[in-house]
Amino acid sequence: MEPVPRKRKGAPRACSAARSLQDLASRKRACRGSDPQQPPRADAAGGRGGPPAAVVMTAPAASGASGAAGVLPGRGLKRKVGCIDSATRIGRRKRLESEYELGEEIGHGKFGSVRVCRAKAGGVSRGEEEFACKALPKNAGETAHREVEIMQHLSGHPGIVTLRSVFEDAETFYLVMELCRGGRLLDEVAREGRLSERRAANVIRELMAVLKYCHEMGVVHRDIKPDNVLLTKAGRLKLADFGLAVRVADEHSDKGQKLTGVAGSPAYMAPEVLLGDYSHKVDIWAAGVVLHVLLMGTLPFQGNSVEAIFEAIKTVELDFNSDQWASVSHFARDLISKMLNRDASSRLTADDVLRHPWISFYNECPLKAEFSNLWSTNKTAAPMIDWERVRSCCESSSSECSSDNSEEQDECGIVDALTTAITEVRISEPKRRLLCPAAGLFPPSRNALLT
Ligand SMILES: Nc1ncnc2c1ncn2[C@@H]1O[C@H](COP(=O)(O)OP(=O)(O)OP(=O)(O)O)[C@@H](O)[C@H]1O
Repeated sequence: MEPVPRKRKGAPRACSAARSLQDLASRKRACRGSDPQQPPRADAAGGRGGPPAAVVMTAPAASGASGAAGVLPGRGLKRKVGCIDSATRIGRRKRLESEYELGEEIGHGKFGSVRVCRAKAGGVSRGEEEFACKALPKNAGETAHREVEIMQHLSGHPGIVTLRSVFEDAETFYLVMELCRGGRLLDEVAREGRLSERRAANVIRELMAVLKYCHEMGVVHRDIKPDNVLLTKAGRLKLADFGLAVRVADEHSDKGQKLTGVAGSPAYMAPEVLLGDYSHKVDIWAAGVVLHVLLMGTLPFQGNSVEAIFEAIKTVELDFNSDQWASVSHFARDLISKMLNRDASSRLTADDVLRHPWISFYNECPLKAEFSNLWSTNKTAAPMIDWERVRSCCESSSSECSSDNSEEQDECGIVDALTTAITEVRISEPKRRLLCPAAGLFPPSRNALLT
């Protein structure tokens, strides 16, 4: 993965203390003259002398009830975004129309539609022809402002959808973004039912690399789910939809700052979110739910109402020794259990997940070629891998690591073996009423996946 530009520690103080969207407007003037490439710093809210703030911005509640800081509809983005990154262009809608041609709708979310947009000849396209244009109504509250500001803050990471330009008219903001042609991870799971362990491990590794970056940059996404993980044509992951993301006071968000306010998608919410006192670790929990969905094809915590889902999140103990887990390797189960640890302080960090042997094995372990032979002769081989040997291999570069099969197989061989291994794995028909407990909880495509 390409090195990611890190924010400098010594960013001007005036740009650093964005506590609320209201503050951003007044701070904009102070930011003039500072480095335009420098994103606002996620530093202690209020600056040195300011009051300690639990959270930079408060998200709307999951129910849709607003916990959001009030942003007057119709206010201009330029006035609200503060120290805007000059890499993101801002303009009026007529400039959008002169530079881009809006095409077919490719997605629709809570707040607006997403359409393909094509750069017109002579426009600023940086060599690319097609983009995604997300229209966000200004009456969606602070969502648009937050999304733009955070996307700019994180801009530059290959695992994050790049924001190119922002345009506006009286009612709407238009976000022109990099187009992800591979659809959503949700669609892949809907097609495949369950993913192979190798594919799931690669998805989780890429997701963790992005989350590690977000957390180091002081951003908690708060809405990690397969709907918000987009894919490029080549199948690489891009994290999208920062509408519920928040910036925390400390760049290293595990150093104590707590978030408040219930936010997220019910089935992916961590137990501590329900208690209203949480941290960046909620993203790891949600990614654990995603991993469960990838490997089992079902959600781990289900119920026929939002309250029942919340109850399951708080109380249901997953039985990793039951028959339904037989085709899943012990180490995959181990990782899920550690990501879904209800004790947030003991839950793995993104870095811990990246170092877990199950992830390392599929990424870089020299033993994988040897085990791919096993896969080619055994249909459900993942649980039969000598995972203790893999662990020794991953944790040290000991002799355990020397593979019996010195000839490294090419990627295709491994993929073929895994494909063979998973073809016989079938998921039982999930009960729609359990997985889709309440109308409107999931988008239609999600219901399609789960029926
Ligand atoms: N950059 C992109 N490239 C391709 N498709 C995209 C892109 N951004 C969004 N989409 C599509 O549009 C859909 C809605 O986008 P997004 O999730 O950002 O909107 P939202 O209104 O915030 O949705 P949600 O209801 O999930 O909060 C996505 O699920 C995806 O299918």
